[in-house]
Amino acid sequence: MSNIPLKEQSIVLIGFMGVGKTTIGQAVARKLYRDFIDIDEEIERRFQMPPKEIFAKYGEATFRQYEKEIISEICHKRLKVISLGGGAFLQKEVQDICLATTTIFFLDLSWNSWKDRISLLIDSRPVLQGKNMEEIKELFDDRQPIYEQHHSRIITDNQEIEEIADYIVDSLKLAWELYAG
Ligand SMILES: Nc1ncnc2c1ncn2[C@@H]1O[C@H](COP(=O)(O)OP(=O)(O)O)[C@@H](O)[C@H]1O
Ligand SMILES: O=C(O)C1=C[C@@H](OP(=O)(O)O)[C@@H](O)[C@H](O)C1
Ligand SMILES: [Mg+2]
Repeated sequence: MSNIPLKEQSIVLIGFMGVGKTTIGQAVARKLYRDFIDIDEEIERRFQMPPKEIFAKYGEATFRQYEKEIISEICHKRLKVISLGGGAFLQKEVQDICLATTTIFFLDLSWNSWKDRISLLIDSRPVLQGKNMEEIKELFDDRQPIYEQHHSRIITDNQEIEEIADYIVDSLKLAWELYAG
């Protein structure tokens, strides 16, 4: 249980790459009048290099180290909306720190809907590069259990970005009302 009052805890969005964490996080932050932090953008800002280049030049382990350090620092901040990268929850320390300090929403999208988005993602996501559809499906299936560590799940199939953001805001307002104090 967090020491931070529920209403002040930062909101964290998790889920497989491409489910909409970055886009929906921005919309939720706008609706709640909170600052938005995207961990990939924060890594890029601090290291002056996009994730794809960090993967290529220094390897995935270096990226995961940066990712863990930055999340550990940022999750302690109050009143933010934070979108993680899809692989961040592979690290147990990241899961533990987010569960202990924030309110976590899992954006759940079915494989059937996800695969139609592949063209939007393939160039910018290093983890997808060089994989065929079968291998990507395997990665998708393998990753699902890590997202089971959450406070709330949202099925996002056939939902518009604004609808999903509104749903998150409404469920937060209900929780804040029910568990005020
Ligand atoms: N609910 C949605 N409906 C349609 N397209 C979406 C939806 N959510 C995200 N997208 C699109 O999918 C792509 C990946 O979204 P992004 O927010 O970068 O995902 P993530 O941060 O989870 O990797 C973007 O082009 C975005 O516009
Ligand atoms: O799933 C992953 O391993 C990754 C997801 C990406 O973020 P998004 O989930 O926002 O695409 C980014 O952190 C990096 O390319 C690695
Ligand atoms: Mg993102």
